[in-house]
Amino acid sequence: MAPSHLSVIDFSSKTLNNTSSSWITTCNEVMSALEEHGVFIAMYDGLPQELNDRIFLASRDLFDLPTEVKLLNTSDKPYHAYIGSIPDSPLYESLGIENATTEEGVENFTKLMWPSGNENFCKSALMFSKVLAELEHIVTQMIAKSFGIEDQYKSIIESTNDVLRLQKYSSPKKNEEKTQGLVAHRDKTFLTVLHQKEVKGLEIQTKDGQWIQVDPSPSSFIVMAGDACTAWTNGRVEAALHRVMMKGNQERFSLGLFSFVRDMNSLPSLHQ
Ligand SMILES: O=C(O)CCC(=O)C(=O)O
Ligand SMILES: [Fe+2]
Repeated sequence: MAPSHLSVIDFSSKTLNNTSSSWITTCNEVMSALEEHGVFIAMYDGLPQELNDRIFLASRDLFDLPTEVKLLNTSDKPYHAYIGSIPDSPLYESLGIENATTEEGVENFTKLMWPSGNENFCKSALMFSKVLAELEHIVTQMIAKSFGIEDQYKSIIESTNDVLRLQKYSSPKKNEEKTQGLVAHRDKTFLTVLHQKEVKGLEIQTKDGQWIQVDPSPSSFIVMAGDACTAWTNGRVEAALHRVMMKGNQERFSLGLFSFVRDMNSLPSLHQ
């Protein structure tokens, strides 16, 4: 039976040198965690506390905008734009910033939401996306190494588009039992890197059917494989089934970098 806990993997700067033996050890840990659960918790010291605080304050400002402004966040691709008032997850609301690791991507979004500008939001969102992308790229490099194609990991990154999603869950009514914040699903991404602030809610299903709650902390990030990773690895890495359950009278904010594959044919092929 699968162990009913998620792997916690150290990504502090000391493991980031890809010639060190700890890098190889981390590579193996990443691959076995992804094969076991499709997800792991990365302990990563790349996000300064000040930026952590700033990005969550900035996302509060964003959700405080009138709905008609948030509805301007549109896209022709699913999961890239504003989502709100969905019948099976009424507490959930989210917006998406395409090309979130580029100045242009974040500036375009900021101008749409605040035509007279919001430098604090713009800077925080860009810096935050870059931190998450750095972690995502290290994990991608490790996956590529495990498949013997480390020299091609950049072409995986170039085949994806990073969308920063900002997510808010309103508090359920007081004294209620756990209420669904977001319906159980697998992401369509190659990888998703999530970061939650203080309020718990994210749950991941293990292969033995148990739901495990993931506790938030400023230095922990949830790295999840999505459907595109399952397709690319021919099922070797299964995307993690996850959901959000809310309890109590606190609202919840979470942020995620979602790497969507532009064209599956542009990913390097695996000869397993
Ligand atoms: O809010 C979270 O922690 C998870 C969000 C999520 O799973 C999603 O937007 O796909
Ligand atoms: Fe998700």
